[in-house]
Amino acid sequence: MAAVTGWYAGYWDLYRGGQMVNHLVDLHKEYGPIVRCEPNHLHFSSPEVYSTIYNATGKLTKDPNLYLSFGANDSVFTLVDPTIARTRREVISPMFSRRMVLSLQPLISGKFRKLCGKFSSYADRDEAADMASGFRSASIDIITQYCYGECLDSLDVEGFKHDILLSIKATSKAFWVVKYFPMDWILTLPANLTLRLMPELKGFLAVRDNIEAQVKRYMKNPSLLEKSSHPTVYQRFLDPDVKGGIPKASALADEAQNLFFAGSDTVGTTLAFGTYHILTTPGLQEKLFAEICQVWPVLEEEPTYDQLEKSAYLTAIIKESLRISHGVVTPLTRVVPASGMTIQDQPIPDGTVVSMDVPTVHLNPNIFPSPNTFLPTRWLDSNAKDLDKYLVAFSKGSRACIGSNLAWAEMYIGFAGVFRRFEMAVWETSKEDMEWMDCFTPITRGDLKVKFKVRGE
Ligand code: HEM
Repeated sequence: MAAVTGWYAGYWDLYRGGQMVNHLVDLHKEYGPIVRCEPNHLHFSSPEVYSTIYNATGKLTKDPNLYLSFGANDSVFTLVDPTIARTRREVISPMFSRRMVLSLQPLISGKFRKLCGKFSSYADRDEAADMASGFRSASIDIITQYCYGECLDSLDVEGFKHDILLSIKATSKAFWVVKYFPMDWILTLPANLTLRLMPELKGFLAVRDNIEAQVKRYMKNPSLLEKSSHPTVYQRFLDPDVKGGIPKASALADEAQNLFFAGSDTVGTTLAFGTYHILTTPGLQEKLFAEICQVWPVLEEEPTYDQLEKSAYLTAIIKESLRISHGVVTPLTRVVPASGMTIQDQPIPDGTVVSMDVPTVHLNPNIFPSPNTFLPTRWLDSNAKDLDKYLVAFSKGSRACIGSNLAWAEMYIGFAGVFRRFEMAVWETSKEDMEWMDCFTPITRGDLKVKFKVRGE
C-alpha cells in the first residue's frame, strides 16, 4: 500500500499523530532493511547506511517535499541547493565555532543561573515546575540574545509560558499538517481562512510578524546593530562584503525563524528527557550530583565550561540524553543524484528519495544493548569510543547541525547548574506523558513536572 500512495504514510502521520516513524520499525521487521514507505521514498534501517546518506560529499540533496514545507524556504536549514546552502552556511558558521561558544560562557551561565533562581522560588512555594518549558525558555533567551542582540526574556514570564514559546510548541504540533499541506501553500490563503482552518498557526503567524518587523527595523537602520557587544546574525548577513551578497529581507526573516525553532526546542527537549530519566532511574541523581561536585566543590565558585567538560560522567549523561531523546525524529529525506548510487548493494536510481531516522540508529540493540534503558555508563565502557559514530542526534556531514557547539555548552552548563543546586523529584508525570510524537523534534504527550529542594553546600 505504501508503495502505491503517499497517503499511507499520511494516515500514520496525520490521523495517528506523527506515528509513521514508529510504524517504520514494524515495516522493517516484516520487510527487511529496505522499505518503500512512499511511492518514491526508500527508508533504510541498517546503521551502517547512515553515513552513506548523510556525509560530507553533499551529493545527496535535501528533499524539497520535506524542507519546503516549513514556510521559510530561503534559509541555511531549508535551502535545497547545496552550493547556495554552503555559501549561506559559511556566513554564520563562525558564530557557532567552539572559540565563539567559549567566549559565550557568561551569557549561557547567566541564563541558566536565572532559570535556577526561578526554580528556587518553586522550591520555596513547594510547587512543581514545567521543566521542559523552563529549559526551553533559557535556550531561547540565549539564542535571541546571541543571534539578534535582543533577548526575548521569556524566563521573566510566569510559568515559562511566553507567547512565542507557546507558539513554537503549537506550531510543532501542527508539523504533520504542514508536511502534507506545505506551509507556503497554506500561507497563500487569506489569514482569517488560514486561522479558521488551523487555529494552532496563530502563534506561528505572530512569530513571523514579530521577526519581519525586526528585520525591517535593522535593514532600515543598520546602526541599531552596533549596540550589540558581539556580531549578531543580522550583522553578518548585512555586511556589504558578505559572500553571496546581502540576502533579501524575506531570507533574513527565514533565517531568524529557523534559528528560533532550531535553537530552543532541541536543547530544551534533550535536557528535559535527560532530566526525566535521571530522576526516574534509582541512584543516578545522587551519582551525578557527586560527580558534579568533583569539578564544582564550592557552590559560589562556578566552574568554566572547559572544566565541566572534564567530567567524564557528566559527558556520558549528555550523550545518553542525546541518544534517548534523538534530537530530530523525522526521517531526514535526501534525493539521490543524477548519477544514481548504490546503497546496501542495491542500485538506487536518480531522483529516488532515501532516508534514515535517528531513532533507528539510537535504538538499535546490537549497538546499544537495552536501548530503551537510560544507561550513561555505556559511554564509559572500554569500547565506548566505537559508539560515538552512532550518536547521530546532530546528523552528520555537510548539512549536520551548525549549532552543535552551542548546544553542547548549554547542556553541560544546564545540567551542571540544575543538578548541583537542587535535589529534584518528578511530580504527577506518567511514563505515557513522556511518550513522544514526531513533530520533527520529539514532542511529549504531557508535561514534565518536577519539584525542587535547594541543596545546601
Ligand atoms: C541538542 C540540540 C540540537 C540538536 C539535537 C540538533 C539537531 C540537528 C539536526 C539533526 C540537524 C540536521 C537537520 C536536517 O538535516 O534537516 C540540525 C541542523 C541545524 N541546526 Fe541543530 N540541533 C541542536 C541545536 C541547535 C542550535 C542551538 C542551533 C542554533 C544555532 C541549531 C541550528 C541548526 C541549523 C541552522 C541547522 C541547519 C544546518 C544545514 O542544513 O546546513 N541547532 N540540527
